[in-house]
Amino acid sequence: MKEHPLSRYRQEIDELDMRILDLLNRRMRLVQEVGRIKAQLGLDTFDPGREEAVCKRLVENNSGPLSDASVRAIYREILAASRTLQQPLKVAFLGPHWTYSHLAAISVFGHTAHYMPQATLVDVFDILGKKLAHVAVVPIENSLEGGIGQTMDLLYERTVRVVGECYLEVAHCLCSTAPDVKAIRKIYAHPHAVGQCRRWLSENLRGVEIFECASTARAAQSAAADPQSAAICNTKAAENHGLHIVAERIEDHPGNTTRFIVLGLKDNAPTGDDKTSLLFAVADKPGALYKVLESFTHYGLNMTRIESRPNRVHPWQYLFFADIAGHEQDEIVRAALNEASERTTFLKVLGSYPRANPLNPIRFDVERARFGG
Ligand SMILES: C=C(O[C@@H]1C=C(C(=O)O)C=C[C@H]1O)C(=O)O
Repeated sequence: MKEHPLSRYRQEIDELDMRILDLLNRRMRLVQEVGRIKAQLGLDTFDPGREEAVCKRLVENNSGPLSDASVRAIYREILAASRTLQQPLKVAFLGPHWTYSHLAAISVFGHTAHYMPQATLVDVFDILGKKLAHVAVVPIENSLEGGIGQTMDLLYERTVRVVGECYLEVAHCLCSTAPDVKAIRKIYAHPHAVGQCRRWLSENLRGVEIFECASTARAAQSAAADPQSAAICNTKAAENHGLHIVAERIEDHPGNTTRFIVLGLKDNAPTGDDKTSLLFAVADKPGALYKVLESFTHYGLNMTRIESRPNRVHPWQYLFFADIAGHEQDEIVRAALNEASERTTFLKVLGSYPRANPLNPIRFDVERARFGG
């Protein structure tokens, strides 16, 4: 009988998979050894600097055809499996499951972390502060709406470290149990989502009543219980609440992206391509802000963000949130921060962490495989 043209390739693929599995298990046995030594030395299981070094080395040596993004996605899950063998990493986020914060957390920590959805952002900071979670993932700014005020206030008030960042494309869908858009009499949505889909809603569902929800995942939950309604949510929330997608990508601006930060309690080692987040206040006198910015220009440090926020304790005074290139331990960053601290009335370094690329955000709707969809 003639051999099927695929069978030769499939046989070789099967053999390679057995070898990959064997290699992965050999890696995991070493990881378990590392875990035992870390426990003896009282060290944390999670070492983001080492993880970034592992991924960076692989990407730098990747000769294809695997894309660098795929190498990172595969290793995200391998690293998650490694950590789970040592001690499952507890990750807090603003819940319930399948909010955009949850998707951002999965994109950083993989599927096998222990996810801990919290009812409010204050709860997320509290659970981390009480060391009941190892890390937390919170939104910090959106490309259309700007800074997330509550996160900024909590960064000022609490003692946490920023240990990572990620950019996630926020692509909304209209999801329902109803057969099509004509059957929809009610919309459940988070107010930000409504703001981002205003044009589509006025063209397609004009006059339909909108009920505000605390999150896009809650909107999906409500729509699941009401057959004449729809939710604005992501595809994972829809899938997990038994909704189907009536319309995809209904946001008014393609490229709507939210930047999330990872919070922890310990500092990161430098990786060579880091960012440092800080917040400061200046005296009420001419040139005070200019003088602080000059400290960074003076050392040639790129400032990727600066945003002001009212000081809630002292009305009509402002806090400035800034991100600069480099790591707190870099000599040049240290020198710039020293100079800046002499020109501020208050300066708090929030943390240094590997830089993510805002122009290449995580796209969960086109890369559903990454999220197991
Ligand atoms: C195995 C280790 O622990 C964790 C898992 C890692 C891995 O699988 O390579 C890397 C860093 C740590 O988050 C380690 O520190 O080397």
